[in-house]
Amino acid sequence: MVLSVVLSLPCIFIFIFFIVISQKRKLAAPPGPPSLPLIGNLHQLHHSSPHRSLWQLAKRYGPLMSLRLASVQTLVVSSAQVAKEILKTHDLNFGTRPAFVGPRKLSYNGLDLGFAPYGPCWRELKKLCMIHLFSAHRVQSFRSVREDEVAQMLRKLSEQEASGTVVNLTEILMSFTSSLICRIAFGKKKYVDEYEEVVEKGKRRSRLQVMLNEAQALLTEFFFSDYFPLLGWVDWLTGKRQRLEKTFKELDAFYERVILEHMDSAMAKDGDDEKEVQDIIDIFLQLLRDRSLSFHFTVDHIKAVLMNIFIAGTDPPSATIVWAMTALLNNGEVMRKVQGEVRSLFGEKDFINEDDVERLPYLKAVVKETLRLFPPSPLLLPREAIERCSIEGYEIEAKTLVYVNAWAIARDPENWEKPLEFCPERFLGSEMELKGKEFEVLPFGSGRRMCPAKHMGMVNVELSLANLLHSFDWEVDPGSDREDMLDTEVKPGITMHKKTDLYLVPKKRTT
Ligand code: HEM
Repeated sequence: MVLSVVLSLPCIFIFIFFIVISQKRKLAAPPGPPSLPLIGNLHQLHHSSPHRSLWQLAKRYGPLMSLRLASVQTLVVSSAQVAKEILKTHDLNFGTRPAFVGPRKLSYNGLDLGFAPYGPCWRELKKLCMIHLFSAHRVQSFRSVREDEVAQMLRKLSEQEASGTVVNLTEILMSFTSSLICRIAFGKKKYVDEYEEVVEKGKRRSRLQVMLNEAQALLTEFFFSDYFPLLGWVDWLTGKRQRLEKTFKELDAFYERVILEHMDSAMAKDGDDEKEVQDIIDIFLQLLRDRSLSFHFTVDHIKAVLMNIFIAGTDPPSATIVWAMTALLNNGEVMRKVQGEVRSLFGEKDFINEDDVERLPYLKAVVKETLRLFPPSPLLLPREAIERCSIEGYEIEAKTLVYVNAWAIARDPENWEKPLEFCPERFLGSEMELKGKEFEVLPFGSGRRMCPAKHMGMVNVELSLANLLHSFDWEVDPGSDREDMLDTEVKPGITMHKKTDLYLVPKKRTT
């Protein structure tokens, strides 16, 4: 007995030695605020501006901060240097998205581009979309549609100006971007009009727009199933899951109808009468017929990507133009300068086209500065760690949820002089093209999951802003509170929209 104890002692010592060593080697988690039982740090996130509360916390706990959102371990990145680590050095490991209930349902269980998990199917779909939907050539093919929609918006504004009406520019821009996307995606605007419904006497609204607003809200809605898996039933009790199912069914029926109509008209034409501008459904249906694709591309993939295109294609561009107009009205000197540029070059013209925009460096700098201070996705889209890894000497567990606070990084005094000032001059003559290479300003994200439609988004914003500034002088509605009108409070949602709609008085240009 004594002998066996003596013989086993070295083994016990070796075992303890290895445990101590491995404990020592285990790196610490990044610092973060203390959390409460069950809810963790959920109470510390502001409902409409989580990017602001996270920035306040990061000032105390650093640019790589741990939080616990109920059961979900979360990492928040708030400096350009750490963003580079996550989005470049470790991009592959952080290239997936969390499977939250809302996005999962609306993306047909991850068959889309924006919310799908990283993997071979996502890679193939991304390749296909980059070639067929978002290439410079394809964006150029939609030029006539874009210019026509901007011209229609200007006509509407001129009519309202002539009748002396105050315009809700936020609403006009939302309707402009959704009509534009409708034409790009389906070839026609008729779907917006057909889906109109009467809200009250004399007032109509687009049912399609309501469905999309609801889908947008559901993508960021708080579901108990995501944070308290055992309490998933509460989402049914509160009616949120039913809301999600209803919106999904309604959108699905809409996509189904549009796809079938495209299939019918393609058959009627027998394929030999090519459309002047192929819309996105035409392109997808052609790909569906093409059996040479390296993955099983289905109608559900088309519907899932349509959801991405609709939500990402309408909200971020319209929000950006509203923020640009707000910033310009708050900075009279910049407004004078940018209008001076547009009008001195093209004063005699009625319309600024896309070639003209290329000759407007100050306008382009205004758009970049707007995206620096008001990125439509202040926390980008959430990512998730695929495997355990170490960042800046800290241990990050697999499945950790990751938010990159692009809003805070672009206001960091370490990177920017007078960061809170709206100063487009900082982009004049600079090489910064917002392509995800400069980590101090990331409105389109960076790395594998960067926005694939940056070019399309920028062209929409620059063209419409140039024309709004060229055709009209703008004043705040005298009947509204100027401070409210020009404040920078935000609405909750996946896109950072200005809280109060922008009510302005347009005056036809006289100079
Ligand atoms: C001003 C315009 C726009 C801005 C500021 C913007 C910004 C962003 C951002 C920040 C992301 C997340 C990137 C990341 O996680 O690193 C994103 C993703 C995405 N955007 Fe955009 N976007 C714009 C316009 C558009 C347009 C017009 C479309 C399509 C018609 C579009 C389609 C997408 C898609 C599909 C994704 C998901 C990419 C993926 O997960 O792989 N975006 N966008």
